[in-house]
Formats: sequence, C-alpha cells, structure tokens
Amino acid sequence: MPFRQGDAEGGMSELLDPGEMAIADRTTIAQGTPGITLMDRAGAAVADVVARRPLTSRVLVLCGPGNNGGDGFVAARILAQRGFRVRLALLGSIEALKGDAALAAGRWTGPVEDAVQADLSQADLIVDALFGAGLARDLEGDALALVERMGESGKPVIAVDLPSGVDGATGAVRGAAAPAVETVTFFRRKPGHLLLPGRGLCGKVRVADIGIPDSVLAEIAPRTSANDPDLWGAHFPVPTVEGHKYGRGHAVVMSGGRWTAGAARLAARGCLRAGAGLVTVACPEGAALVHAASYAALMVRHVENSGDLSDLLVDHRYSSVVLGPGLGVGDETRDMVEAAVAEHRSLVLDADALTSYAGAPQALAERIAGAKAAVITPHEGEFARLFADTDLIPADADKLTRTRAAAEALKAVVVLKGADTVVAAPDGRASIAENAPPFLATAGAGDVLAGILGGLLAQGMPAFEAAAAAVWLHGEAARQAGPGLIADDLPEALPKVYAALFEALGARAG
Ligand SMILES: NC(=O)C1=CN([C@@H]2O[C@H](COP(=O)(O)OP(=O)(O)OC[C@H]3O[C@@H](n4cnc5c(N)ncnc54)[C@H](OP(=O)(O)O)[C@@H]3O)[C@@H](O)[C@H]2O)[C@@H](O)CC1
Ligand SMILES: [K+]
Repeated sequence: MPFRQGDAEGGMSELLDPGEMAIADRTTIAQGTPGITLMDRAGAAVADVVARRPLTSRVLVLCGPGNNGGDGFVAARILAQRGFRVRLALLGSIEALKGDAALAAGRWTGPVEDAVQADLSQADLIVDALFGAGLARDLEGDALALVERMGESGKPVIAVDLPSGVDGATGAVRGAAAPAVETVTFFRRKPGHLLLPGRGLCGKVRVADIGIPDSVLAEIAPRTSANDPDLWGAHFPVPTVEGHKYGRGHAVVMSGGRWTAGAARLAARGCLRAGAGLVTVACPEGAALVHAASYAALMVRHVENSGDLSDLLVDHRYSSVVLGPGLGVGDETRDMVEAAVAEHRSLVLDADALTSYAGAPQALAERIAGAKAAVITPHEGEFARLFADTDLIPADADKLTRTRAAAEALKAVVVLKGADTVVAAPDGRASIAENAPPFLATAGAGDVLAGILGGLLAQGMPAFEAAAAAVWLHGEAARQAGPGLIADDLPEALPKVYAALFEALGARAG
C-alpha cells in the first residue's frame, strides 16, 4: 500500500473533519468502489505498518463497534496470514456489528475475545481500532476503562485513523486516549492530528492511499489546511531581478518608549528580514537613540503620540503598520490604531494594541474596518481578554472554531498563537501550524512574528496567506536556530529559511 506523507508533498495539505471524510467516503462508493474495498485497503495499510515494526510477533487487535473496528478485523486477518501471532478482542458483541464492519468480521476466522476482559500484557504490540471518525461523545464505562488500560500497558500502540478518544475535528481528548507510536489515517489527515492535545498522542502520522480519488475534494471544498508552503507559496513575494525596494513596500513599526523599545526592535528586525523594501521605526524621542544605533538598515522617525503618527502616515507609501509590541495599554494606543487605518494600508495588531480593546472587540472591528487588511496576533491570554464578557466566541469551543469565530466577528485575519497556531480568515479558511519547536516559546518571539507579518503585508501579500506564511517562517526560523534560541536569533535565521523556501517555490513553479 503506498503511503504519502501528509506534510511533505504537494497538494496534501488539506485537512478533513469527520463530516467531510464521510462525504469523501460516500462519493467514492457512489462512483463504484464498494465500502468493503476501502475497508480492506485501510486494514491492509494498518497491517503494513505493524509488519514494519521491529520485535513484533504477538499482535493484539482491539476492535470497536463501528467501521474503525472493521479496519481492525481486516488488519488482524492479513497479519495472521503473514504469520504473526494475532489475538483479536472486540468491545461489544459480534452480532451487533453492521455493514462493512460485519462483513470484515465475517472473514476473521480466529477467536474473538471480549475486550473488557482481554489480557493486554501478552502482546508485543496493540492495534487500537476502537474508535475513529465516529467518536460521538466522551468515553465512559468499559470503553474508558479499556482505553486507560491500553495507555497504562506500556505496549507500543498503532492507532487506526486516530488514537481512540481523540476527536478528529478538534484534537480534544474525550475521556481518555492512549498515546500511539504511529497513527495510520486515510486519504487526508484530520484537524485532530495537528491540534493539541491530539497531535501529541498520534506519534508518527501516516496517510494511506485507499483509493479515494482527489476529485472528491471538489465537492467537499475543504477550508482547513496544514500550514505549509502549498497553502500560500503561490502568493509569496519572491524577489525578482526587475524588483525595486519601493516595490517591496514600506513598513512602519511603532515603538514604545526607551524602557520598552526592545519589542519594536525585534519586530523591526523581523520586518526587515522578511523582505520589506523599507522599514521605519516610529518612536518617542526617548527611544530614538536605541533604534538609530541598533540596525543601520532601519529608518527612525520621531512620533510621540497618535497625532504625530497620523502626520507621518499621510505619506501613502507606508503600506503596513505594526502596532502593539511594547506600546502600553490605553487610550493613546487605541488612538494610534485609528491613526494607522487607511484603505491602502494593512495593519498588524499585537499585544498591547489588543489588550487596549479588552472586552471591546466590536469597537476594534469598527475601528479597523477601513483598513486594506488587518491581522491580529493574540496569544491565548490576549484572546481571552479581547473577547472577555462577550458572547462572540462559543464557550468551550476548540481552537479552530474559536479562531474562525473571532475572524468572522472582527472581519479580520486572526492568528491565535501557541504550539498549534491557528490562522483563520473571515471567509472561513483556516490553517493549523505544526512546525513550531517547543523552544520557540520565548520572550520576544511574538514581537518577531508581528514584524515578519508586517514585512510580508508591506509587500502586498494577501492577509490570510501572509499570516500563515509568517507563522510558518517563524517556526522554521526557530528550527534553524535550534535549542537555546532567543528571540533575537529568529530574524537572523530567516535568510537560510528563505534560501530553502525560494528554491522549493522555484522548483514548484518550474
Ligand atoms: N470514511 C472512510 O472513508 C473510511 C472509514 N474507515 C474507517 O471507519 C471509521 C469510521 O467508522 P464509523 O463511522 O463507523 O465510526 P467509528 O469510529 O468506528 O465509531 C462508531 C461506533 O462507535 C460508537 N461510539 C461512538 N462514540 C462512542 C463512545 N464515546 N463510547 C462508546 N461508543 C461510542 C458508535 O456507537 P453509537 O454512537 O451508535 O452508540 C459506533 O458503534 C474511520 O475512523 C476509519 O477507521 C475505513 O474503513 C475506510 C474508509
Ligand atoms: K482508533
């Protein structure tokens, strides 16, 4: 069975939630491929992964009551045919199985143990085929106890589609889930493979081709993608020989005073390295020397307050403005947001610019409505403050849903940061990042991200694509810099990331 690595090859970045996957399934069946054929291929893909594991001869397959369990029956049959010592245990009764799962069970000739009683210790490996896309509620009772026992068994687990208990749409753990060493999923990955905590439980995710044609995507029109260059590469402002620095935009980064100027320095450096043609730091007099002495490539302008900022921004060549890092919370910052809005200019609002609108997202939405584009980049704390005491974000919703709701409410692109940063656009498109290393969570990293984004927007990249690209570049720069990184290292790591990206984009275009 051929495998395609979801995050490595072109055209594979779409993510399908269980409802969309059901359409893929139905469409394929309607076009003439029987469901049992899909199940046979799914089970065969699982068997292939198990067969490649070292030191495995005794395999215990735990099957659930639906089609995920059906995949388990197929895998068990194939592994037994290949000479593995296979035991199969079912949660529920064999008589209750329906459809393709019942067909697959009918072809399994070995004994069927009761999963509730099954001894998990007598196995080298466990195949988790309990629940997949059909997980409909939190696990409880026997199902919960079994999944907990599997997690405590210490055995390597291969998960079918998803670790049982992980919600494919949200990555939430519904009751419990056992960590897998590998997860075999079908056709496309699901959001739950990328969103936390699900991602941390999947191990290596393999995407098996089970014969669902890519053409089914036309009907599904997926709106969620993994964040990789496939998503935004076509819009990336790769410099051209004919290019001119004015063609690459002019970004403004607004700085706080001398005691908080570091945040704007980091943003400005990110902005320069991201390729903005020109970068101006606008700062109060007290911070002027800090900025003038920091990077020779920067321009520094004196801006003491929102009135000065308005005066500066009369010049239409300023194509993006980064507001927030180190600015302080309050009226003056809110007025600066107003001063920055213009229909030819894109805004990046971060940190204090967002907290200045705590509990007042509607006021923020009204204020930024006149901008060419606006991107907000909150972390979870800033997000919670911004939407506090409003009912715009569904309570207890997952990260994908919350980010989409925020983008819709603000009519702006929202970057909700974290190890699984989600970027959402008001039209419903969303991306989930998976390349941020743990050591990226460091002081000032967010300021650099805001700057990179300002740099891409200055060059005219559309807001959703620019936001996704900035998040990806930020993660890659962190990987390039390696453990021990400080935020200052991130802009300096960008040239190598760009070199590889431009080569890949060039190769793709060619
Ligand atoms: N789509 C495709 O292209 C292909 C899909 N394939 C495979 O099918 C899988 C999806 O199958 P599926 O839809 O039958 O759902 P599945 O995950 O087996 O669970 C449903 C069962 O679990 C039960 N149940 C649910 N929650 C529960 C809970 N908390 N606690 C206890 N019980 C709970 C639920 O019972 P009910 O809610 O009706 O009470 C029902 O009996 C998919 O992940 C993939 O592996 C492949 O064969 C190849 C092609
Ligand atoms: K499973």
